Amino acid sequence: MSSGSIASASSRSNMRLTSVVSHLSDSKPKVVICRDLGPATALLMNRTDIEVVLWPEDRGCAREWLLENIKGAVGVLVLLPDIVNAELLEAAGPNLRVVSTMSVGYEHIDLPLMAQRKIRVGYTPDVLTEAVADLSVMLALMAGRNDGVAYSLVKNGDASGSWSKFNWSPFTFCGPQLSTTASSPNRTVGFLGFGRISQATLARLVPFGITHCIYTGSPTSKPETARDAALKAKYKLAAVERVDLDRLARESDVLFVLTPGGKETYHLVDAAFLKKMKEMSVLINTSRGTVVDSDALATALHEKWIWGAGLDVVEGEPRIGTDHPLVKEPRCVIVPHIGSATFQTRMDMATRAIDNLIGGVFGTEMPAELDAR
Ligand SMILES: O=CC(=O)O
Repeated sequence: MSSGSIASASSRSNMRLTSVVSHLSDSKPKVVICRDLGPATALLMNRTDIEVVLWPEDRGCAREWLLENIKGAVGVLVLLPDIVNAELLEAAGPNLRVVSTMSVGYEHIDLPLMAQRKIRVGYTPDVLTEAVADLSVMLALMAGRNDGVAYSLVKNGDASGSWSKFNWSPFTFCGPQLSTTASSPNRTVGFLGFGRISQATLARLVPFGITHCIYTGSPTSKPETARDAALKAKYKLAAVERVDLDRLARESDVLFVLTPGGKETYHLVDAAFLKKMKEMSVLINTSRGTVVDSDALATALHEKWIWGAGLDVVEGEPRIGTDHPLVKEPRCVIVPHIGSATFQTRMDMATRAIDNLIGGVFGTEMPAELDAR
């Protein structure tokens, strides 16, 4: 960030409105970056062909700052909490050519509006697939093996201040095993949505002895029978089969929710769906909180319709307090939307988002451009 200089963007005193600005000039295209991108920031600040206005913190860009600084910008790099709507486009004015989001999800961007205004949109698929698949498996293991209860006992202790009361009680803390055993040789994993992350998750589960893979696809997509036959042969599975929601709920031992959010998938996992699931099943959501009805899931856990849940995403996040019904459920393991949070993946996402931004600003190819139509 050596070439950057600090400039005060506003004299308003009740909030921090100081930006880092590089290469001030009227003739260069201005881009606004809604987070300090850590080591990746240098990729922007060292460029001499753009003017960069940077929110200088690695968290929450203030809306007021964004609305003020986006005036005249050609490009903007946003993250999931930064809503890209008519208000923002209005503030930006007619120069805005590209919105680049450092995320695979894009619910925060009004795509029809982008198409209408001919603003290109970049996102970051692929580069986070492996990290999210890792976390999906982690949550499946944690939720099945009672990690919420077990870990908090170690952290907080029982009445004796230790976990001595539970010293080798044979069935305390037991849960359903993810891997197959000689006495339990079949395991069905289900995927709500069977895109890149689901397939990467399946690959990780094969060494656990998984025998059956079932999944649902979007109603408008064609069944991919050749791909499924290839996966079945590659992983030596008894089945890789596209099924309806009813079978997905009834047959999955572990169910991974890995589908985009939005109107089409809102509350697909509701009370009726959860009631059909096996009592020993585990539900994992590493995609979007809105796909799962939180109240219904809390009831399902409380009334033991299912065994447990592992969530990286929750409806209404990040405002999930300790009094949230899901947080209070002992068999619900929740982490705060950290699916892609590894150094390697976040650096790859930042680099991809910057490359998309630059492509959009100069009218060249963007490595991952959304078809906003
Ligand atoms: O959820 C994370 C993302 O959309 O990148």
